Amino acid sequence: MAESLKEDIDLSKYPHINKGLAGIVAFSSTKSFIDGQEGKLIYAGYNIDTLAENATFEEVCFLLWNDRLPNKAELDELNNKLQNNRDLPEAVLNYLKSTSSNAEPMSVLRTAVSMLSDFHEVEADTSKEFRINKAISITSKMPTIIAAYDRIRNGKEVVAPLSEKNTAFNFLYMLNGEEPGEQAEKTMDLCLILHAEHGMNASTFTNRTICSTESDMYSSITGAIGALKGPLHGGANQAVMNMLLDIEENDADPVEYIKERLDDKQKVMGFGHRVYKTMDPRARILRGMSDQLSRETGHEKLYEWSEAILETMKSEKGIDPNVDFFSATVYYSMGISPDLYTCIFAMSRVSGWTGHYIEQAENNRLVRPRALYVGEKDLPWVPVEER
Ligand SMILES: CC(=O)SCCNC(=O)CCNC(=O)[C@H](O)C(C)(C)COP(=O)(O)OP(=O)(O)OC[C@H]1O[C@@H](n2cnc3c(N)ncnc32)[C@H](O)[C@@H]1OP(=O)(O)O
Ligand SMILES: O=C([O-])CC(=O)C(=O)O
Repeated sequence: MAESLKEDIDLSKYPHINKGLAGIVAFSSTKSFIDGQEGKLIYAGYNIDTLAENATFEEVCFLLWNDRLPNKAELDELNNKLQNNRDLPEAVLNYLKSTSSNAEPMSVLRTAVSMLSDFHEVEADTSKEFRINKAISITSKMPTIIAAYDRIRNGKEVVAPLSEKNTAFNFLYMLNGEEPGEQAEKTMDLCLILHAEHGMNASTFTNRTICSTESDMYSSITGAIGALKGPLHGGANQAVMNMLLDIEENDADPVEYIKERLDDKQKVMGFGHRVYKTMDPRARILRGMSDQLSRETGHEKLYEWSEAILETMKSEKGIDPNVDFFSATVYYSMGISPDLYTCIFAMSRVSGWTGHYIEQAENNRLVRPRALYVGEKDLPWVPVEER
């Protein structure tokens, strides 16, 4: 018998369970490195600060799919492919038109991405090129889905994607129906870079688990979108904005508001992290962006409250903000509806998810952990009339 088939654990002697898989290393990966003590994040060798200062989102996509930066010809080719894969199948557009205007955009995105699989070749080809082309196709179409749904629910004409310009420009153009200015494009591009990849977070783990059954990339991304939607993960950015708007609406004092929440044993969204024990380096960058944009758009009050909340969380709980805290006010300053924030996160993270999918598929083993059974055993059967 093969060694791998013999290995098992004696669950009766198992000393503890790792609730939430905390501290468990399940995969090796070249995609990113996080130093939670120092607050450092690296994508495939490059520090997040270096990428934020120099890269485009498209270069980051190439990096996450190939573990190296592209040369000029390779970047041109990738841009070309991304630009020419943005159109949605008619059936997906019809779905977006048929869905309720009260639907959650993340749910709509999840369903639409799942539908895309009906219009792509089956998984016969296991080459890296085939998988990267599929990743390009999904990455190109997600912004179109999000912008089209937002316009449809607001009773506006859908704006067809451009077959030129980068992802950030095209997304804002489709969303608003007009070309974005240079600053808006740069801000969106930077947000896409900052959200692209983050190790074995819950949605990436979900994506790799689905991939490990040899299921297709659409299934993996659909599952990952579902995992990202939750407020303990990507959904926190929307929750942060709702909290700030709640403070505004109720004319509340932000410090008292937070203290009351903590007294109530409630979590404050946008704070805390499984890995970072200091400020998330992405939050550091987004904090500066939030400061600048809030001032420029007359929302400085929201930024000042964010700072007051940050200080309160630090002094009361010793907990720092994560990526979702300041991204909320950045998107708000850009005039984007709060319920699209997590969709924008997904539109970026799809690059990391697909990078991990390819990595998992190339060195696969079924993900199948164990659970410690704590229920009863060998109960006698009682007929239904006697229960
Ligand atoms: C992109 C992302 O996914 S980033 C994370 C986005 N999520 C959020 O912002 C939601 C708010 N934060 C949280 O719920 C958590 O910090 C998580 C889910 C991110 C991490 O969870 P875990 O690693 O399981 O930490 P856990 O929830 O056990 O927290 C440890 C302690 O800090 C407290 N804590 C952690 N985060 C917060 C918070 N945001 N507000 C208040 N208290 C908090 C917990 O109550 C717990 O306290 P206790 O030991 O007294 O019970
Ligand atoms: O790493 C995590 O658990 C969550 C996170 O910050 C991310 O996915 O960007």
